[in-house]
Amino acid sequence: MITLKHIHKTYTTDEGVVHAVRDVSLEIEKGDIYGIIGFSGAGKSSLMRTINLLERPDSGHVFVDGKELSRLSKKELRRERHSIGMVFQHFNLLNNRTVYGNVALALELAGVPKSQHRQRIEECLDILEISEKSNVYPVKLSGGQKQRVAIARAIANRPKVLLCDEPTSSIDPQMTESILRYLKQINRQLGITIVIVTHEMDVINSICNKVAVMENGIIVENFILKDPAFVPTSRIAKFLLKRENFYFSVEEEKYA
Ligand SMILES: Nc1ncnc2c1ncn2[C@@H]1O[C@H](COP(=O)(O)OP(=O)(O)OP(=O)(O)O)[C@@H](O)[C@H]1O
Repeated sequence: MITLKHIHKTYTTDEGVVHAVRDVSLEIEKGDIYGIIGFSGAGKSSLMRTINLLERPDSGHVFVDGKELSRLSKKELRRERHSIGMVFQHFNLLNNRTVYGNVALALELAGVPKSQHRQRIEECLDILEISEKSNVYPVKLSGGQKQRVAIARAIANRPKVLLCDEPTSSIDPQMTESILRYLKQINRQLGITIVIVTHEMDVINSICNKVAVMENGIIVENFILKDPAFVPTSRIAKFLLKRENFYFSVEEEKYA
C-alpha cells in the first residue's frame, strides 16, 4: 500500500544542514496499523510527512497504492492527497467553523458535490460518536472531542490511508484509550491503512500490528509487534521495549 524507497530529507537552517531522514526504505501493507516510534528529533514526523509529500524528500521514491507520488502532476497529486487523510497532534481545527463546518471543509477542498455533504458528514460524526456537537465551535470542546472531530474530518473523503502524527500527545491520558479505539475501528470497519507516529509505547502496544523504531533519521529496527521470535537488538528498542508475554511496555521512568 505504501512503499518508501531510499528516502532522504534534509533541512537547511542557520546552524547548518539537518539530516532528518537518512536513506529510509519501508513497506506498509494494506490494512496495517503501522507505528513509528522514537525520541524527539528522531525524524518520525519528517518521514511520515513524505508519505503525502507534505515534506518533499530530497531523494528517494514514495509509492502509495501503486502510484509514485513524486511523478504526479500538481493536479494529480492534489487529487491523490484526498485519499490520504491526516490527523495532527494539535488537531488543526478552524475555530471559526462549527464541528460540522470543519468536516465540511475537507469535502469542499476535495470538490465533493454539496448535495453529498450532509450524509457524508453525519456518517463521519456518527462513527466518531460526536454528532451531538455538530453545531458547536471547537473552543467549546475538550481535547479528546477536538481530536474526534479532526479524525472525522480526516476520513470524510474516504481515504485509503490515514496518517496520524502524535494523535494522543495533547489529550488527557483517559481520552487516549478512546481515541485509539476509534482509530482501530476505522482501520477494521473502513479498511483504512493507518500510519501512526508516536513517542508513547502504550500507543503502539494498544493498536499497532507493526512498528519501526527510529533514531537519528534511521530506522534501526522494524518488526511485527506480536512476533514471539523478535528479539530487540538496538539500544533504543531495548530501552523502549520490555517483553512480557509477547507484549511490550514502556519503562516510563526512564523516558525523560
Ligand atoms: N521545518 C524544519 N526546519 C528545520 N529543521 C527541522 C524542520 N522540521 C524538523 N526539523 C529537524 O529535523 C529533525 C527531525 O525532526 P522531526 O520533527 O521529523 O522528528 P520527530 O522524531 O518527529 O520529533 P518530534 O517528536 O520532536 O517532532 C530534528 O532535528 C528537527 O529539529
